Amino acid sequence: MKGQPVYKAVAPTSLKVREGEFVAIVGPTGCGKSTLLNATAGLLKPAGGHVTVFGTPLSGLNAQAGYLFQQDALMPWKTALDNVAIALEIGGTRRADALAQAQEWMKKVGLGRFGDRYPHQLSGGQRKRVGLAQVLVRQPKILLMDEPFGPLDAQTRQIMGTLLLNLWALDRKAVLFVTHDLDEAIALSDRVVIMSAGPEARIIGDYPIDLDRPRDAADIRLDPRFHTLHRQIWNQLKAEVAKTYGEDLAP
Ligand SMILES: Nc1ncnc2c1ncn2[C@@H]1O[C@H](COP(=O)(O)OP(=O)(O)OP(=O)(O)O)[C@@H](O)[C@H]1O
Repeated sequence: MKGQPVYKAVAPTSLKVREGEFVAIVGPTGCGKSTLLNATAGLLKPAGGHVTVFGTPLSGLNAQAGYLFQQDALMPWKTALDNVAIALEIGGTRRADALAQAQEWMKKVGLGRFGDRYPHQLSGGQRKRVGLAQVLVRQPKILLMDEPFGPLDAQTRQIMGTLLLNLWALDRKAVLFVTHDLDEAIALSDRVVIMSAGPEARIIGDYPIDLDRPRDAADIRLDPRFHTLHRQIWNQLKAEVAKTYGEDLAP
């Protein structure tokens, strides 16, 4: 609107995710994590700068990417199996093929016997599994995830984290995973990227996570190296979190 100052969520910044790499973005609330992810998905056109996907500048939606949001995106009037199959059918796959592939993915997410259930007959964790199958059935080369396990309880989040890691290990897509849970970021990723408090947020930290794989997203948190990494990254992150809440959390 005329006269209103322009709000710049993200300042000029640069982030490169390599093929097969699992990168988590962590930062205080409102810093611009989703903004960065939405620009990568092609859902948001950046006011400046650009997104390059496998060397090609992105215009329009990122067709190489599958996107998993915090909110359920399941259609309540369709069964779990149909919710997965529809992701292929809208791309032109014949229904019989789509159903067969959907059933394979339902098995991979541990819901092989739940295909005929409707979303309201599934738990939050089961609905997330269906959502994951719905995204992965299209075999995207890139996975963009925005607080995907946010609404789940702590144990289910960790179980979903391990499931995600196991599925990711099958073909190692490039993953960009937004979370404000530093434990989750370290448990899952190859790299944790820290954003500063907004406005004009920037990437201020980039930490390689040298924990062994395969990992269990729960057990890895007991590893002494996990604690060392956590301390190191939290030292930087806590100052940004404190800025967001306008108080100094440092002792
Ligand atoms: N459409 C919009 N119009 C104006 N401001 C917006 C819009 N979308 C986001 N913002 C602002 O941009 C900033 C970054 O928002 P964004 O959702 O990217 O942050 P985030 O780090 O993902 O937050 P959270 O962790 O709370 O989900 C916020 O201050 C938000 O209020």
